[in-house]
Formats: sequence, C-alpha cells, structure tokens
Amino acid sequence: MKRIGLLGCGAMGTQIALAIDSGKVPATLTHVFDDSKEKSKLLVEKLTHKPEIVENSHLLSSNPIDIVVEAASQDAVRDAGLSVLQNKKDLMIMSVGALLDESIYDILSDACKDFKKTIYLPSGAIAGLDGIKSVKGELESISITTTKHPRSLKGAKFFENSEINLDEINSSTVIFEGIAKEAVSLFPANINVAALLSLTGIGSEKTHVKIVADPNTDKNTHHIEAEGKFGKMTYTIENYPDENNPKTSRLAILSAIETLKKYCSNDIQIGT
Ligand SMILES: NC(=O)C1=CN([C@@H]2O[C@H](COP(=O)(O)OP(=O)(O)OC[C@H]3O[C@@H](n4cnc5c(N)ncnc54)[C@H](O)[C@@H]3O)[C@@H](O)[C@H]2O)C=CC1
Ligand SMILES: O=C([O-])CC(=O)C(=O)O
Repeated sequence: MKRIGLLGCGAMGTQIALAIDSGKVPATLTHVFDDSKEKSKLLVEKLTHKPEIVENSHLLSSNPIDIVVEAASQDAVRDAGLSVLQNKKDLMIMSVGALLDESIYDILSDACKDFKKTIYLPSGAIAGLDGIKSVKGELESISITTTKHPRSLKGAKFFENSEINLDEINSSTVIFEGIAKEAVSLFPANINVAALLSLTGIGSEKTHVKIVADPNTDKNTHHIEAEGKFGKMTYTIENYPDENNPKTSRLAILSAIETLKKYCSNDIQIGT
C-alpha cells in the first residue's frame, strides 16, 4: 500500500484526505502539514485513520512515504518541492502556476532526473490536455477564457494595483487579458489551469488568457481554443465551485483524486 504525505489541508486537501480515508484511493495518509495548525487539526478530526501532523513541510518528505501531494499554494511548491525530490519521494503538484517560473521548473525537472522521481500534474479544473499534448508540434495558437463570480477572484494580487472593485461589478466584465506567465502570478489561486495548458502546449508566453468576472454565474467556466496545422479544438468546461472554496472547481479536486488512484493502483490505464 502506498503511503501519502499531504501538504495543504484546505478545500482540496480535505477532499483528497477523505478519499484516501474512505478507501477510494488505495493508500494510507500518514502525515499532513498546513501553515495553519487549525486547518490541519480540523482535517485530522474528520478522518477515521488519523495521520500525524508534522511541524513543517520538510518533515513530510523526511518520513517513509512514497509521494507528497501538494494542495497548498505556489509558495509551498517553491519552498518544499526540491526537498521532496531530494528525499527521494514523488510529488504531485496542484499549484502548477509555480512551474511557469523557469528557474523553479528547471530545478525540479533536473531533480526528478537526478533522484529518479516523478512529478505528477493532474489535469485539474480542465479537460482535453491529452489532445493538446498530441498536437503540440502543430499548435499555432492557444487561448483560455476563464469566467468566475467576482467572489471567486477576491484576494488576487492583481487587485493590489487595479482600480477595479469586484464588489461594484454588476455585469460580465473582462478584468485581465494577457499571457499565462503574467496571469498565474497576478491570480495565483485562480488560473493554474493556464499553467497546465502552457506546459502541455506552446509555453506561457504564447498561451493567451482572459479572465472575466460575472456576477450572474454560479460556475467556474474555462473556454479553450487551440488551432494549428492539425485543425481546431474548442471546448468549454462549466465547473461547479467547491462549496468550501469558490475559487476551486469540483473537477480540480476529482482530478487530483483520480491521479492519485492511478498512482496507487496496478490496473488497466486508459487515455494518453
Ligand atoms: N491545477 C488546478 O487545476 C487547480 C489548482 N488549484 C490550486 O490548488 C491549491 C489548493 O487549492 P484549495 O485547497 O482549494 O485552496 P485552499 O485555500 O482551500 O487551501 C490551501 C491550504 O494550503 C495552506 N497553505 C498555503 N500555503 C502554504 C504553505 N506554503 N505551506 C503550508 N500550507 C500552506 C493554507 O493554509 C490552506 O489551508 C491552490 O494553490 C489552488 O490555487 C485550485 C484549483 C484548480
Ligand atoms: O478550479 C478552477 O476552476 C481553476 C483554478 O482555480 C485554477 O486553475 O487555479
């Protein structure tokens, strides 16, 4: 049975832990860490099989586990990612935006090779990465338009230097247009999906992002258009947000759980 360490005990971490606890993911959750001790304690209270709460993120990977699951923040990836691999543990990353910093990407990618470990990036809140991966060599343009309720965009760094007041938006309003690299740094908890598209396709400077605040939506919608010599792909994913964190879609959580199930099972594997 695989042993899992969890970094981040928020909306996603809690659902992942419950999936392991219920046996849906055939593994044991042995250690957890969150910057907020209260969040860690709240999570552990919900579980039948209680993991140990460790005192810092590095202690997760110094224990005898197989994989650290990051469901915390881009900062957590920057702070703890390398030590996980150096301690010869696999790593699953949800805060994928951190990897659009080339120095972080290179350090982690080199460490995977040096320590013979793997980083898993679930497809998160979008679908279709299999198709983008297959046409990568023929891709000429790719864009994502993400529409969320203003409350789902609250707290983003972008608003520190913007005149836009989310509370005053009363109709669908484009609040950001630019490249993925910029988007993930200004909206770190909202547009990791653009990082996934960038890493799968033609990079973060050629992946275009539009973020729309719509007070009349109850969904997190991602509309993706990709075009090139292969033809054209257009798809829209209309996600319900998680009830505990409106920024995060239910699909992102389910995708994390599915990736872990695949990691922990010996079985027939479907898809690219
Ligand atoms: N790849 C994807 O498609 C998606 C990725 N995400 C990302 O997944 C991550 C988790 O999402 P949620 O659980 O919904 O967020 P959340 O805000 O509900 O929970 C995050 C938890 O991590 C903790 N945390 C933050 N930084 C930390 C650090 N450096 N060290 C230890 N703990 C830390 C917080 O205290 C909080 O309890 C976020 O970064 C989010 O942006 C979310 C949705 C989709
Ligand atoms: O969950 C979503 O819809 C997308 C999201 O927050 C992210 O990519 O960071």
